Amino acid sequence: MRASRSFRRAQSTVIGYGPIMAETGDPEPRPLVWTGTSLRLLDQTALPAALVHLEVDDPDELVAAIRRLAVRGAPALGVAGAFGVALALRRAERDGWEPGRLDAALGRLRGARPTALALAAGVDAAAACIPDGLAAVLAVAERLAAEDEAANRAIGRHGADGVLARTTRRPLRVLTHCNTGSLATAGWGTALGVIRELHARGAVEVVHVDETRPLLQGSRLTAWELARAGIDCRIQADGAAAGAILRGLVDVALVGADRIAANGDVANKVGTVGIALACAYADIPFVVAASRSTIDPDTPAGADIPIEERDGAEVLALAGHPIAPPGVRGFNPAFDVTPAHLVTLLVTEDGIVT
Ligand SMILES: CSC[C@@H](O)[C@@H](O)C(=O)COP(=O)(O)O
Repeated sequence: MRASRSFRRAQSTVIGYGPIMAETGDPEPRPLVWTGTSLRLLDQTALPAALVHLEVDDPDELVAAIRRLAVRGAPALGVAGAFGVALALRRAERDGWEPGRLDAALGRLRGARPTALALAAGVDAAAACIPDGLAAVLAVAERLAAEDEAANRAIGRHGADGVLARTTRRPLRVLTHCNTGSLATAGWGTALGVIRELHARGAVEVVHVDETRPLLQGSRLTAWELARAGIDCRIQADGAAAGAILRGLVDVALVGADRIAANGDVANKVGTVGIALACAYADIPFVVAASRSTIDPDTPAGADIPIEERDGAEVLALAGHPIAPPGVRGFNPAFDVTPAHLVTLLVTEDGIVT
């Protein structure tokens, strides 16, 4: 019997900034890999300072990893959720769980983070194959991963075409928020995939990377991915974004999405709507890049999207260090909603969606 629910580290290597590509042997970091018996996660809370892998073989361990953002980003959560069904089924078969216990485990998994449509969708898609056995469940998870990477490559091409058609300055100064790259997906990235494609076409001068308080996905993860891809970037405080846009220092803003309502309203990392407002004021394109599966026909409008409210303690600390006076509470919505009319372009693998 396991003594505690704490994570086992399959590999814990503290390394410098440079060698990480050699350590992973993969030019693109993969957020998760199925080992055959467990799910190996690249712990994103430790990046970029340390390369830490977590070996997870219990669905509730995966729930905990998702809640603390060891694995994160809407598409990656979808794939993780599908593999989580495999973990739950293995446990159920090994330990002789009652059907109700399996259902409860799947419920905790699909509700681990409520805003990203992909997590619940990934769990539901894999769970539908439970009657066909573990191999069928794993096949769904692998298929979701392959489809996501293919979608991202197409999003990159369509997005680059769309951005170049709506901008004149070359090369471009791009602004992005949060992390939408390989770490957030099954590969390549959504908004960051568009940036990669623009860079491949010689069209990127610099990327303004919002640090993305409170958990710093921009400064820790996006800047790391851009640097590895050889794309020039500079990290700015989130509060610098609107000013940079209004000063004419940005030609286009590119962001991802966690869920898009049927009316086109976009839920994404908190801080996104402020960027959209500034882009509208400055009359520059605000571009959302996301897979078709991010659009939720069952959610009529942005006001209907569940917004994850995280522990206020996260905003009362900076990189784990307390910064606020004792006794002051935090307010910590993880996402916000950008009204559809502020979105210049919505790009999916199908092209520009109107
Ligand atoms: C391709 S990722 C799109 C979104 O999931 C991303 O922009 C984002 O908001 C991620 O939030 P996170 O809280 O880090 O999971």
